[in-house]
Parts: sequence; structure tokens; C-alpha cells
Amino acid sequence: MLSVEEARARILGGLAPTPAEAVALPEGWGRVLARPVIARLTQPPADVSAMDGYAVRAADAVLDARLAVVGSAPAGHPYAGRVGPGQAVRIFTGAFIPQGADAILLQEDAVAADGVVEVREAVRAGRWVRRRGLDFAEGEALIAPGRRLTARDVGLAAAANHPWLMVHRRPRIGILATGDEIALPGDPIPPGGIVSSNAHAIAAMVRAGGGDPLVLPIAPDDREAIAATAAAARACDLLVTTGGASVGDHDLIQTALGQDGFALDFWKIAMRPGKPLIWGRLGTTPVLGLPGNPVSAMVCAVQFLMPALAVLSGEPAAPPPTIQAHAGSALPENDKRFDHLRATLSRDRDGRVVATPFPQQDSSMLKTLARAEALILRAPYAPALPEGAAVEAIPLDRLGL
Ligand SMILES: Nc1nc2c(c(=O)[nH]1)N[C@H]1C(S)=C(S)[C@@H](COP(=O)(O)OP(=O)(O)OC[C@H]3O[C@@H](n4cnc5c(N)ncnc54)[C@H](O)[C@@H]3O)O[C@H]1N2
Ligand code: MOO
Repeated sequence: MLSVEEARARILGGLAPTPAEAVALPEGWGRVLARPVIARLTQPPADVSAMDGYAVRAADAVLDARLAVVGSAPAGHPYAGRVGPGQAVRIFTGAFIPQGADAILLQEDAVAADGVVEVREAVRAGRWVRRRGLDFAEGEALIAPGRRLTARDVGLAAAANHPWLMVHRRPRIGILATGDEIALPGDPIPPGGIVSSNAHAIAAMVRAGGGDPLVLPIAPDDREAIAATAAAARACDLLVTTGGASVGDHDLIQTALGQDGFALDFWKIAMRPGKPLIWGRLGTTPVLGLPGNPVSAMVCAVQFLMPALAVLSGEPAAPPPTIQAHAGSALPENDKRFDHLRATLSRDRDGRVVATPFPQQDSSMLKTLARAEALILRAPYAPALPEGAAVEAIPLDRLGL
């Protein structure tokens, strides 16, 4: 069976970023940049004052000097003349420094009356002057493609005079839940049936990963119905199925999609929960077949769907982020499957992060998943560990989950 790393590499290697689209600046937040943001101007465009005060020649502005105030330069209204020897120009924060001046006398360090300003604190050359280009220069590459834009990036792009941003289109993810036994929340539940939770949880995860979920109608355990519903997702960037992934007589995803030319890449990986993962392609649409057990589906989504969303969105391929923690209880030796233990996070008396697994880890138990704050990672054949031992864990809140 394939390892989790190999499976992720095969999945991510088979995906390409969505095309670029132009969005208005405020829509750029949280989107992944598709083209570099190049400064369209130099910032500041000229030497400007960083303070309210007087533009002076530092050589003149010695202690107790009296300078003639020959004009005023509010921000946006540059003073057209020159500051000559023994002169000063009233200036305000952000205003261009008039010619001849080389420093700012702070308002608090001056006394002004009758067109004259008296220096109460000597000024050195360059004081309170923001040099032209201090922040950035025209033509400078400010934000590189592949970055998920922060509010600060949006501000930087705006300052660089960009009214819009080129970002990758949000990946469209089709979600297909299968099974005769599942009913939508709120609908009548058939005898022997259960409520479908997977499609809703996966749709929320897709949103958390910056994608647009398209929840398809539930398909019964019937080849034709599964194939017909899956066909509706051909325009998606990725089709995610849940259920029907295992070896049961009614586990039909592969055979149903096979009628329409499904090309399997791999099936089954050395992972718990989530062994019967499917990866392949229906025509040009990549298909990720998640197991039906709700926790298996979501843990597979953490390991494979979230990184896939990142790659489709234009971000670099990467595994989910992890943290170092200390085991809150002793951990048994692991078998051949890479394990994920739902765990809570806390801090011990020394402030160290402690990850404590829930005692029961059955892959049907959604309540423990909802209450978990992290997944403790256990490599295949990892030895038994005592309480307090160092462990690696995926923090679920960091993924927005
Ligand atoms: N003989 C074997 N049996 C099973 C194996 C195996 O290797 N040999 N693998 C087990 C593992 S591991 C998993 S995981 C499950 C996965 O099975 P399927 O992907 O085929 O899923 P289903 O059989 O359709 O359903 C499993 C379970 O999940 C519930 N389910 C299904 N869909 C939903 C949904 N949308 N929302 C909530 N719950 C759902 C379903 O009712 C079943 O209880 O197979 C093991 N068996
Ligand atoms: O991997 Mo199946 O992953 O529990 O129950």
C-alpha cells in the first residue's frame, strides 16, 4: 500500500492551478496572486516631511536661531519656491520638502510669531525627512505570485497604484455523496438509514481552503445514478466522492465511474483512518474518492483535499502544517498504517503544548472529531511512547477547520 507522502505527491503532482481572473482590490483578500504586483510608482514620490513643523536648512537651524517663514506647504500643495538662507517654510506631515530645505524643525521645538520661527532645539540634516522611494521604487516587484493575499498585501497593492489584482479563480469542487442508506439532514430517514454528514463537512472544508463547493445530489448505490451525477461535475476542477470506496458489494465508485472511462491512479493507502482512498481521473476531471466513514473522509480531506485546494488555488505543494507537542497520555506501538489520533490541546505547568488523544478513535465518531483540536501523527510502526514524549500533530484550527 502507498504511504501518505507518496499518495499526496501523486495527487498534488496531478493538479494544475486554475486560470487567472481580475478582481477588485477588496476581493483580493484571501485569494492567491497569479501575476506579480509591480510598483506602478515610487513611494514616496519625492522627499516628504514625516512631521508637522518647518522645512529648514539644517545649517541655519541652530539653537535660538530666528528664521523668516516665507510660505506654507500643506500635504498635497507643494511650496513652489525655494528655502533660502535664514528662511523656513511651514510644512505638514506628508508634504513635499521644498527645494533648498534639508530637514524639518519639529513644531514642538519651535516658537512662531509674526512671520518668524525661533529654533528651540537644533536640527540636524535629514531629520524627519522621508526620502523619495523610502518604501518602494517604480518597477519593483512587491508581491510574488503564489502568495495568498493578506489585508496588508491588499494595502500594498493599492499604494502601488493597482486598482485590481490578478488572482487564481477559486477552485470549483464537486462533492458527491453516495449510499442507499444516507438521507439529507432534515429529510425522512429510510429504514436502516443514516443522515449524510460528509458532503456538508467537505463543503465547509472546501470553503475553508478557498474553494467553491458544488454539492451534488446524493447518489444511491447504483452504477447508473452515480455515473449520471458524477457527469454533472465534469466542469469542476476536482470531483470529491465519499462512500463506496471500499471492497463491499455496494462500494461502487470505481465501477460506476469506470463505465465513463475513469482512469484509476491508485486505490488504498497505508493510513488510518482512510485506507480505501481512491485517486484517478474522469476524462480531464481529477477524482478524489474519500471513504464513507465520516472521520476517515475528513482526515483524508485534511491530508489530501486541503493541500489539493492549495495547489489548485496557485499555492505551492505542501503537506498540512504541523506543531510539536507532548503526548498527554501514553501511546501504544503503531501498526503498518500511518495513524491520526484525534486529540485536545492544552498547556502544562511549564507552558508546553500537550496533545491528549481521545480514548476511543473509531472512524464513525464525529463528536470526538468536532471536539478535537489536533490530529496526533503516528508513523507506521512508531514505537510505544510514554506520557510526555514529543509528538507531531496537525493543528486543525490553523487550517480553519
Ligand atoms: N472487508 C473490509 N471492509 C472494510 C474495509 C476493508 O478493508 N475490508 N475498509 C473499512 C474502512 S477502513 C473504511 S474507511 C470503510 C470505507 O468504506 P466505503 O468508503 O466503501 O464507505 P461506505 O461503505 O459507503 O460507508 C462506510 C460508513 O460510512 C457511512 N457513510 C457513508 N456515506 C456517508 C455520508 N455521506 N455521511 C455520513 N456517513 C456516511 C456509512 O453509512 C457507513 O457506516 O470501509 C470499511 N470496511
Ligand atoms: O480507514 Mo477506515 O478508515 O476507518 O475506518
